[in-house]
Amino acid sequence: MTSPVYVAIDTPDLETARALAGQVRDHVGGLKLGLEFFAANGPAGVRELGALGLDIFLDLKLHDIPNTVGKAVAALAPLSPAVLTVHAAGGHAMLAAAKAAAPAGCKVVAVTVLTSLDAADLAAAGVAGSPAEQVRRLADLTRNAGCDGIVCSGEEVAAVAEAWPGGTFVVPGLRPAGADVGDQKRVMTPAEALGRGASILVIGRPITAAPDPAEAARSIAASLAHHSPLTATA
Ligand SMILES: O=c1ccn([C@@H]2O[C@H](COP(=O)(O)O)[C@@H](O)[C@H]2O)c(=O)[nH]1
Repeated sequence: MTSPVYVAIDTPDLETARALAGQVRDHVGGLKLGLEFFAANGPAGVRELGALGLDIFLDLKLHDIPNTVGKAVAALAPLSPAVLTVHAAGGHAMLAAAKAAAPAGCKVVAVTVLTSLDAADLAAAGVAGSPAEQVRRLADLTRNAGCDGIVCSGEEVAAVAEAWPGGTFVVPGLRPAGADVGDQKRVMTPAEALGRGASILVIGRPITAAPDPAEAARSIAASLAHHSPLTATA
């Protein structure tokens, strides 16, 4: 079975990225390339890492008017990403434009509430309700626009997965027990998130900043063995 773990290769340096990917490739299902990597290396860098043969998750979190996002997705299509992110807050038309422009086989998933935010951050931004309520609202919007799934924290994934059979649920903000949470606020262990219904587990620093990234990735993979969605209790 393919691993649900996508390692977040968050570095601007192509050689570092290539080395990290090579170290962990036997223990993960794909590589997540985000703004830091893409800003420094662009499409050529994505192609270089794509040549390693792992699925590419392009986490560019597109958020603009529908015409601009649709054209940006079309421009990214030749990179054949397996997963591409947009922001759900861009609205129905923007989400629909992104999905319409995506290549066949590419899942378009929408970021709901960033895992670095908590209830106080939402209130400060003028968003009424809890993160869970906002995630549910944006998940409904995303589903109605025809996209494939959402990005949320482990705290919300069970409720959203129950309401959206067949959806793709990407969960970042994952930390093995006792690990430094850094700038993340809504965190959970990878095994618990998987048990609650996550489809894709995004894990960065717990692997990439570990003294031995391969061993960190192997250990996380082992922690998931008894926590598949079929065997775990929510
Ligand atoms: O809500 C979100 C959406 C995306 N991310 C991305 O996931 C990784 C997490 O990295 P860690 O080092 O494991 O914290 C990172 O690339 C973020 O851009 C997220 O954290 N939360």
